[in-house]
Amino acid sequence: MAEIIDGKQWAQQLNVQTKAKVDDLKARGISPKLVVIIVGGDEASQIYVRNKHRKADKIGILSEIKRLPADTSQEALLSVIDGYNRDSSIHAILVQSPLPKQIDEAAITRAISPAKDVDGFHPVNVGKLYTNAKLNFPVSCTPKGIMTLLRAENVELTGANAVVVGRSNIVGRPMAALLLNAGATVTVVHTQTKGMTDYTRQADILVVATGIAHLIKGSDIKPGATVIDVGMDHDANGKLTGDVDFDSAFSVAGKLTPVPGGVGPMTIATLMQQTVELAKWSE
Ligand SMILES: Nc1nc2c(c(=O)[nH]1)N[C@@H](CN(C=O)c1ccc(C(=O)N[C@@H](CCC(=O)O)C(=O)O)cc1)CN2
Ligand SMILES: [Mg+2]
Repeated sequence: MAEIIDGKQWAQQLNVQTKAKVDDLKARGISPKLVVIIVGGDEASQIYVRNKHRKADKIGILSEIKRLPADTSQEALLSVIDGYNRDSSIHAILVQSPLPKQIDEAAITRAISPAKDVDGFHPVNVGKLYTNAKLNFPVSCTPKGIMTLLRAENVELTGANAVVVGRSNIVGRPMAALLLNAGATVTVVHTQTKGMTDYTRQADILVVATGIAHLIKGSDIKPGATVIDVGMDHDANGKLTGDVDFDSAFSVAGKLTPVPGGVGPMTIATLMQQTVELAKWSE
């Protein structure tokens, strides 16, 4: 039976460390500040943004939510970002995803100053990640938080067979780079992969980020593997569930993250951690 990785508890621990860093910076006259921009936004996005704001407040990070109407033009959003890029009191800028159809997400990503890109999505930061640069730079919060979880749980990374299911810019691609940089042998599988489960069954570390509820079953998992479920799906009853079929995975995996209470809390805690890092690096 798998050991459940308690993301909530590890996130709480990270938040305590982040709060101490905030107190240090404040004592030196720096108040870390995050701005979250939301354009229109579904109910879920509104909740995530509110949660980020509350968590920042608790840790002592200044945070501002900029709410823009759903019909905001790309030019208007670019102009708002430009204002925050120039404002030296702001250290971290995040544009909540998804954005309305009239806005090109990639153009928005490129408009945020790489030094304030708390999501780590800017091509300059992605380039640093993929070249394993020995520099300070932000990394996408969900995969960075997963690395924190793996290390906290003492999961062996060097030489491990890691399989990432999904190739998104937010999770799959940066996750693969982080695992590779840590010394794992990394395979990325996706919707066009032939015989996907031939790969997943070889994985010592399996990270699943597809948005397809219960795609991965216990029979797709190597006995004893560490399984990280990034899914935030809804079952037939509308209940939040993961990309991994928890019940069948539980009897095969060595370690397993639940949904909710696994990766999600670590994403928010990592966002806080990285806001403080950006403030520190800006000194
Ligand atoms: N600009 C960004 N947009 C989005 C990101 C992102 O990293 N940057 N990620 C997701 C949404 N997201 C953060 O923005 C996020 C969603 C959910 C959670 C979370 O804590 N989930 C809880 C469960 C919550 C519930 O009950 O509904 C959990 O897993 O325990 C954290 C972050 C898309 N957009
Ligand atoms: Mg979770």
